[in-house]
Amino acid sequence: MTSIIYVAIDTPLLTRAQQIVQQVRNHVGGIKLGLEFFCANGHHGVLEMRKFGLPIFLDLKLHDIPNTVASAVQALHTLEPAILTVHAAGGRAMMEDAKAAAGMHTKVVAVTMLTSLDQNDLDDIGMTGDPHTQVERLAKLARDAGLDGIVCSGAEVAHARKIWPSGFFVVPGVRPTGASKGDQKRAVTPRQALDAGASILVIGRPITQAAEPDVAAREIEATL
Ligand SMILES: O=C(O)c1cc(=O)[nH]c(=O)n1[C@@H]1O[C@H](COP(=O)(O)O)[C@@H](O)[C@H]1O
Repeated sequence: MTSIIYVAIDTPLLTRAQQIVQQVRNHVGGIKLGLEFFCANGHHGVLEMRKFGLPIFLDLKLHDIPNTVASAVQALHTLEPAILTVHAAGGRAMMEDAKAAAGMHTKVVAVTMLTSLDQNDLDDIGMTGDPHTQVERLAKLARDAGLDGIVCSGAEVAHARKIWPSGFFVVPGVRPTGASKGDQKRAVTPRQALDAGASILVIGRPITQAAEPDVAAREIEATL
């Protein structure tokens, strides 16, 4: 069975990225490449990482006016990402245009509320309501804009899935019991995220910074 774990490769170094994936390729279902990797290595880097034959999740969290985001999504066509992120806060028209611009085989998912934020951060940026309300509102907007799903924390995914049963739910910020949370504030365990309805789990440091990344990935997989 294909693993639901996407390993987050957050490094600017292509050789380091290749080394990690070489170690964990048999224990993960896909590779997530984000801003750090893309800013340093661009299209060339993504094409190199595609050579492992795993699905690529290109996490660029696009957030701009609809025309700019649509053009950026078009410019990524040749990379054939399996999954692409935009920010739900970019609004309905931006999400509609992003989806229309994406290739047929690319899922476009909207980041709702970053897992590094909590209630205090919401208050600071002037958002009303709690994380559940925020995720629910943006999940409905993403669904109505025709996207494939959302990114949210494991703490909200059960609620979000109730209002969007067929949605594709990406859950980052997951931590095995006892692991350091780092900058993640709404972390749950991989098992809790899966039980709550996650479609895939994005896991970075608990795997990539382990002494033996393959063992770490295998141990997490064994809890699922
Ligand atoms: O879109 C994401 O993947 C994402 C959204 C979010 O709300 N929180 C979040 O942590 N992520 C990404 O998920 C990964 C989490 O990495 P670790 O905290 O090291 O497991 C990072 O690459 C983040 O960019």
